[in-house]
Amino acid sequence: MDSRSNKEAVQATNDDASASKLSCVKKGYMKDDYVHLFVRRPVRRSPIINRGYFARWAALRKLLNQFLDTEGNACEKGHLKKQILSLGAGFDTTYFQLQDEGKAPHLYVELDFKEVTSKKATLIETCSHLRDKISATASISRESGEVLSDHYKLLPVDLRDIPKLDDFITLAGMDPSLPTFIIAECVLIYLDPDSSRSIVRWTSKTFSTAIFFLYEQIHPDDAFGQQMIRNLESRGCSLLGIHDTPTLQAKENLFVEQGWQRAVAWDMLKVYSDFVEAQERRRYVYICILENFPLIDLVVLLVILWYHLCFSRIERLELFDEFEEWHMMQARDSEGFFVKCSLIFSLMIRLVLSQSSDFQEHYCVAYAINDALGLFGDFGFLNHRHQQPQPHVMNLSSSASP
Ligand SMILES: C[S@@+](CC[C@H](N)C(=O)[O-])C[C@H]1O[C@@H](n2cnc3c(N)ncnc32)[C@H](O)[C@@H]1O
Repeated sequence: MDSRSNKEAVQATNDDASASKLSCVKKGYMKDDYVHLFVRRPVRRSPIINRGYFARWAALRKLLNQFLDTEGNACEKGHLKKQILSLGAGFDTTYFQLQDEGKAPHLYVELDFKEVTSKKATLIETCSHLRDKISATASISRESGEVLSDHYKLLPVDLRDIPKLDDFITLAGMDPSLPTFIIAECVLIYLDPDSSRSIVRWTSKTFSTAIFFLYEQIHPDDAFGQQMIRNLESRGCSLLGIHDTPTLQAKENLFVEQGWQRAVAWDMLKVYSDFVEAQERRRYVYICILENFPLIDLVVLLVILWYHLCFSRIERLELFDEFEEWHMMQARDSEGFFVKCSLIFSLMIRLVLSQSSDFQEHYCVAYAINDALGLFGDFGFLNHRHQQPQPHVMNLSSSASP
């Protein structure tokens, strides 16, 4: 690795990611019944971090669902086999979640450093919750960091070793002609630009009908970006690739220059406001308000509003003896009450959301498309046919405690 980056520190970013996902799950922002199995020391993340993970999760799941729901021509309906390849998968649990949702693809392959896959293989072997989700005949090796089952494979590889990638996808039983969804969440940005470009080129050459989903940082040059980079550098995991692709345009160019047919990149502010479902955003805002404003604040607020509504009217009522006037005042008061309520509410929401806009502007989702089979004409941010990232229950009780 580059002297500004060391392997252990980059691998440790995986523990951070799992802890952050668990923080989000415990607050009720998203559902993941498995991530707690991968976190030794749960932590409570700030609302800003929670929002980042929530938006990232919602965007990935929505695009992934579009891919999984894509159908070929009439005779392939329901029979089109699909595969997912997760680069630098860490302790991600998407495979297990898709299993629960009955949406798991024909093949799900995860690659990471051996140190990471060994830990994941050990957890899969020892934890029945995880073990039950892969076939009974699976072969699991903690030493070599491998899980080989019918529909799920976990393999150890340094992604920069391109010739090995070919061997590993053969070992995993991937069919390069099948529709393939490639995930790289906060992975390529830790690699030197030549390695990232080689990986992007290799995926494009290998998979002719594929989506590449990328989530990572942008804008290293403003004050927030510089601080973000310093924080990571001080931990020994520099964002080696960020100056090579610092903007949305540069992320799109990366894909097109390395052979992908087309690419689109949006920052997370836009993804959140224009792509994440309104219903998901509302759910987010409710939980976020509860998280940002302790219950006591809300109770005080309600008491003030209640006082305003009841007492102020009764006091003033004594001044009136005309019944009609009382009705008019009641109408005015209730209007005023609702106006005030919605003003206070919208101020709270603005306060909550404005806190995290800097953060959201420094992350992006980019996707690239190769469409040899002509399946992905509708795919992407502008496809509004998919309403829900996934079915799940709003868990307000769990949002009360981390
Ligand atoms: C920030 S974590 C993200 C994990 C996962 N993608 C997620 O979003 O939860 C980065 C992961 O990339 C892996 N990684 C980084 N460089 C790698 C390389 N050269 N080869 C294999 N894995 C790598 C790390 O080990 C780590 O698990």
